[in-house]
Amino acid sequence: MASSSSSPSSQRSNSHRFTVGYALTSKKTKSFMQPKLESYARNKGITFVPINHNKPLEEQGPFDAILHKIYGRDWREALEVFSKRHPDVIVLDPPEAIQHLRSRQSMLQGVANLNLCHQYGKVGIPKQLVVTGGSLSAPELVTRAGLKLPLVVKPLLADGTANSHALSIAYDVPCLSQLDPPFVVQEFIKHGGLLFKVYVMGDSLNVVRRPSLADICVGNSGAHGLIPFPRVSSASAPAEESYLDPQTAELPPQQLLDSLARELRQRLGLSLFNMDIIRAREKLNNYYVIDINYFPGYGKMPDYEIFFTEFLLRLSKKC
Ligand SMILES: Nc1ncnc2c1ncn2[C@@H]1O[C@H](COP(=O)(O)OP(=O)(O)OP(=O)(O)O)[C@@H](O)[C@H]1O
Ligand SMILES: O=P(O)(O)O[C@H]1[C@H](OP(=O)(O)O)[C@@H](OP(=O)(O)O)[C@@H](O)[C@@H](O)[C@@H]1OP(=O)(O)O
Ligand SMILES: [Mg+2]
Ligand SMILES: [Mg+2]
Repeated sequence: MASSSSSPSSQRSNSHRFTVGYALTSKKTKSFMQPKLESYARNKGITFVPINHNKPLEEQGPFDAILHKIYGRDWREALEVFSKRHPDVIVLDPPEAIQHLRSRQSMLQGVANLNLCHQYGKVGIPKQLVVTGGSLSAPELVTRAGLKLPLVVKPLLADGTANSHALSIAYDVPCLSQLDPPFVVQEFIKHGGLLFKVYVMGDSLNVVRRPSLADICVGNSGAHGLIPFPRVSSASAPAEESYLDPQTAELPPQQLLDSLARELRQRLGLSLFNMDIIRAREKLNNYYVIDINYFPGYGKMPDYEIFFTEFLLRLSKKC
């Protein structure tokens, strides 16, 4: 790897080791940088080194790759400047690519454009619109677009804050005027209360089942207005322990997921992300991507230390 200046960060690290600097939130450091990852990777010649994001990157290193998930403009700009000076250092992933996932509108655009229709199934996104607070109110916009109730309401920004995960179900249209824009309004897809988390690490894929929102029918439940709901799909409640509907619980066909992940990696310019996918109960051939997350909770994935180390080894061989 060529170096473009003589500062520590640009000197090539020891030729037979691959050094990965990491700049992660403390929550992410705890869940991801587990001793089993560090020791497995070390045995394969990979060293992880923490980056202090309050100090100039140029004074740290040298690095072969930088792994990061920190929100904020200062960090993004520092990394962009660093990357221009040191194009040989692999950045996982480039800040401008991650930006696509910060808006719940742009994050799903690649899936919508792809319009994947395979012999194994179709992949799309739920019908949705963005309310930005312009001259038309949310109820007017939803009525004009003909979105069907119930609706899932999500903050537009997916920036890792608690608020970005504060979602609600709208059982009627007028209640939408209570919310502060910007937000996304999405049709609720009945999917048997189960979703698939597809973890992507470069060209490897891992799929797990997670519990999801139970199927909702407007009218039958007696619910009305806006009802917030908690993070139902977190790993603390594995789907395996709850009742699984055999039709919607079957894992999506591997070929379909492979095509989808390969295309999205290219279109998004990302290597590290996961997708939440649901299968429509009323049209079993139809799969919907409802969420894409940058650098998700890999630490919860069985054998993640092996998959991640292999991913880094493949990268190191490409250098
Ligand atoms: N269109 C939809 N139809 C049915 N259920 C949905 C829909 N959108 C979201 N859900 C349910 O709401 C949950 C949270 O939605 P989403 O994944 O978009 O939020 P998030 O806060 O970004 O989640 P994460 O914690 O994965 O980042 C999903 O896991 C799923 O159970
Ligand atoms: O904290 P967890 O391990 O659950 O990981 C979650 C991760 O939080 P973290 O990045 O702070 O770790 C979330 O990131 P932000 O949207 O909040 O940025 C998002 O990617 C979730 O989808 C992940 O859950 P998973 O999809 O893997 O179940
Ligand atoms: Mg999600
Ligand atoms: Mg998300």
